[in-house]
Amino acid sequence: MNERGLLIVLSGPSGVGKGTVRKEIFEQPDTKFQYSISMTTRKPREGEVDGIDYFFKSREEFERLIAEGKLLEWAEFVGNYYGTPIEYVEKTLQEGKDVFLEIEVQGALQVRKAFPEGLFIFLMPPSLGELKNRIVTRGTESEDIINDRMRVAKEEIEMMDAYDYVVENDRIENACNRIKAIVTAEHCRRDRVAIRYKKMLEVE
Ligand SMILES: Nc1nc2c(ncn2[C@@H]2O[C@H](COP(=O)(O)OP(=O)(O)O)[C@@H](O)[C@H]2O)c(=O)[nH]1
Ligand SMILES: Nc1ncnc2c1ncn2[C@@H]1O[C@H](COP(=O)(O)OP(=O)(O)O)[C@@H](O)[C@H]1O
Repeated sequence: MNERGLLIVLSGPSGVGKGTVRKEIFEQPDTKFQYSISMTTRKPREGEVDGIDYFFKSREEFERLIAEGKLLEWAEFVGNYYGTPIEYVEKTLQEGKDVFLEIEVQGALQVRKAFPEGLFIFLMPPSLGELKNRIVTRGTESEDIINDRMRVAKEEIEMMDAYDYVVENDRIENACNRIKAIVTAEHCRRDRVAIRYKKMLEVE
């Protein structure tokens, strides 16, 4: 039987670069994690595709999924619901594959309760000034929403102690390399390699 995969949770304040770093990690051919596509009631941005970037849902549909227990976690973030479908996560971990979630902080704290053995990584901006620059440069939000997101971001940064690792997103490439190195190290720490070598020694 396969050993269960590792649940990897990347979180951090809005605008820090979670989506950018996640996309870069998944573009690298050696990445073996499975990305869990979230559900949201947010309207698609230009270029976003249903079933690839998110599963886009109405508020009614989303509330029904919550009531039916179909979400591992969910949160309301700046006026919209976001959530992780539980079935895909369970099935994929069961197959022995690592699942990667990219979610905001309230949701990550819920996942921590359900999966205390998960690997929780907090992506940190080099500074609050740089965080605001990134949100403004992205140009997807109005000024009111940017101010809301900055206010939420400060509260979110206070939660970083609840994570296993804090990774600075100074350069995208550095952040990706750090995350992949952490996952590799965690697999070793969790004895997979040790067990394999023990078995090898038993055979010899
Ligand atoms: N709790 C939770 N948060 C999510 C989920 N999917 C995405 N998010 C987070 O929701 C926040 C807003 O996402 P989005 O509207 O796509 O904007 P952006 O990531 O800031 O560009 C981000 O912090 C995402 O990481 C999810 O399934 N659950
Ligand atoms: N390391 C980085 N250096 C400079 N800009 C970055 C970096 N990482 C992300 N960005 C930019 O910051 C903005 C916010 O990134 P995004 O991935 O949408 O953040 P999040 O998903 O955390 O809300 C985007 O315009 C993105 O191109």
